Amino acid sequence: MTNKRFYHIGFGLDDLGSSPPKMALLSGDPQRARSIAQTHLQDVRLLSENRGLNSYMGYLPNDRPILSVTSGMGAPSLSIVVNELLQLGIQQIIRIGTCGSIQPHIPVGSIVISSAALCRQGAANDIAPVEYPAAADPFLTVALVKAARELEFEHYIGITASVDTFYEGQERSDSANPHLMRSLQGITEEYQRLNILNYEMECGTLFKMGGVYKFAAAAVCGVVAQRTVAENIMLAQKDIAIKNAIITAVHVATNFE
Ligand SMILES: O=P(O)(O)O[C@H]1O[C@H](CO)[C@@H](O)[C@H]1O
Ligand SMILES: O=c1cc[nH]c(=O)[nH]1
Repeated sequence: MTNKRFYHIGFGLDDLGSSPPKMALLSGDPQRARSIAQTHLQDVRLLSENRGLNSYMGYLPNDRPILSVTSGMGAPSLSIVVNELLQLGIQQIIRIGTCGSIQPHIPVGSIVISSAALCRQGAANDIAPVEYPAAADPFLTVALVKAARELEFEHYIGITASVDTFYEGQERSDSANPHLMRSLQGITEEYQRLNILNYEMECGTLFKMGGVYKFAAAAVCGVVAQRTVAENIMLAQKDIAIKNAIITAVHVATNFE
């Protein structure tokens, strides 16, 4: 039988060996996917570098096989990658992302574990009705919370706003677009009042796909911007936020039953 290499992710079942992984760690950034593999996994193999969607296979300290894969930025790209991963037998996906906090008590450098998402994402509407819940898998999410607690990382649990644009959708004025539509003016304050914790661009679609495709989806994101203070990314604290999100997810991947 010939190995079916999936068109976008660029690898197939034959590339995963005799005991294929059931879990994938999914990063928006290909560098993050590589760094997770190189820093936290053993016997790492590069599976593919197609379209910037770098994918790696390796083993956790307990010898469990796992993938570290790139989703790319935004829900359309993530939806393609997740669809192809599911066709390869993946059953659990933890998104390891970055986000912007919209609550004053959530600082840059901390991590947010999403219990659910307000999903303002076009791609998700091709998968399920707009009213379909974007809920994280409860077991994987509780495992992330327990891990963050054990590791003594500053962490917050709650609802994430997943939107399609980094600038307009997250109400940024430091942008090439001189006209922010009226419908988006004040949206951040509205979300603050609705107890939404943070902005990012993939969780909502990932969670809805989990419900429809029947796999466990969860997310932990490092806070790299504090939108109650400034619009920009705080580069000085970015690395620690991402490092703690990665360590939390790897801890869960290693210990999850
Ligand atoms: O760091 P990643 O995982 O890409 O996540 C966040 O960063 C990107 C925007 O800067 C979006 O993809 C957003 O969701
Ligand atoms: O503010 C931010 C930071 C990271 N990713 C986002 O989508 N928004």
